[in-house]
Amino acid sequence: MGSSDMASQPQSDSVKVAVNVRPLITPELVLGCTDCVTVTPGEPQVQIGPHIFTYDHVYGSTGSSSSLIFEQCVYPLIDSLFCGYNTTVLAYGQTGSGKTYTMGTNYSGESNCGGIIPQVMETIFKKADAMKGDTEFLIRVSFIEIFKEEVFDLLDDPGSVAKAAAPARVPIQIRETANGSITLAGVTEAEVKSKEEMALHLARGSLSRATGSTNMNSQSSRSHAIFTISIEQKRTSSSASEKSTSNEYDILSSKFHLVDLAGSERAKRTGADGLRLKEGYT
Ligand SMILES: Nc1ncnc2c1ncn2[C@@H]1O[C@H](COP(=O)(O)OP(=O)(O)OP(=O)(O)O)[C@@H](O)[C@H]1O
Repeated sequence: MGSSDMASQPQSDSVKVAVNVRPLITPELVLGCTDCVTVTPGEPQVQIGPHIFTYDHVYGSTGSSSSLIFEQCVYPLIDSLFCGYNTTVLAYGQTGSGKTYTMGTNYSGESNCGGIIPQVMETIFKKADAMKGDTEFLIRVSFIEIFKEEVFDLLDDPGSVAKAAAPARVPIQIRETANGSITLAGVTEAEVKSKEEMALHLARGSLSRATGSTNMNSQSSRSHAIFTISIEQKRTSSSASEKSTSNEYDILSSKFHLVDLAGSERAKRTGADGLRLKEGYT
């Protein structure tokens, strides 16, 4: 898992890499699998056979508790977001390693709210509520997937239509604007006023995501999914006089990208062939 805060912070702080070692799951225990990763006690380090790798953090197994991922890696990024910095958390790993579980991209309601995205949503609205005395917020979400090099809008799914009967999805065009920034033409940017509203979009988009089965994960995500929370903050008139004397902003805009990458797998192990294999290379 990687996180970045690309702003004016010291370079050494701008990208952090954490590993989350998931426990063996039932199908693996049934097959008699054993852990192949050991965590060096007291160090953010893992060992696989003769190879040793050191990261910023190691969670799970005998490392730090996975419940600390949000507090230690993600919470500080939300502080940066409210200060106007763009920030990204992305999960990378082979199929079945726990990216979707860790990010919470398979969100389906309150029963599985331990993932990073549900906790981000909760924290953003708590912070916005605490600041609303002197700041107006405009919060929007978009949810896209990149599937075989095409971008699709996960919030633009004809939800009530059965998948088989639904018309083929039309990919979104990637365009460059006159000032050189990259935009996704026509992507849904839904305005949300509460955590619950944002959660509905996450759950709806998660259902539309492309999944398929590999030997390593029966519900494997075959696409990269990017859930983006955009925040605009505007100081209200009551604080305008303070603003004029303190060099403050009129409108502060920032984005939080939460990325659940498709499995970076070795084809031989996953049993992916034909279509699944092609998906694995995108
Ligand atoms: N920390 C964890 N604790 C318990 N179970 C976990 C954990 N992480 C993942 N799992 C379980 O492992 C299985 C695979 O996880 P998940 O679908 O998140 O993998 P993935 O890396 O997203 O795979 P893919 O790239 O194929 O989509 C799921 O059944 C999930 O519930």
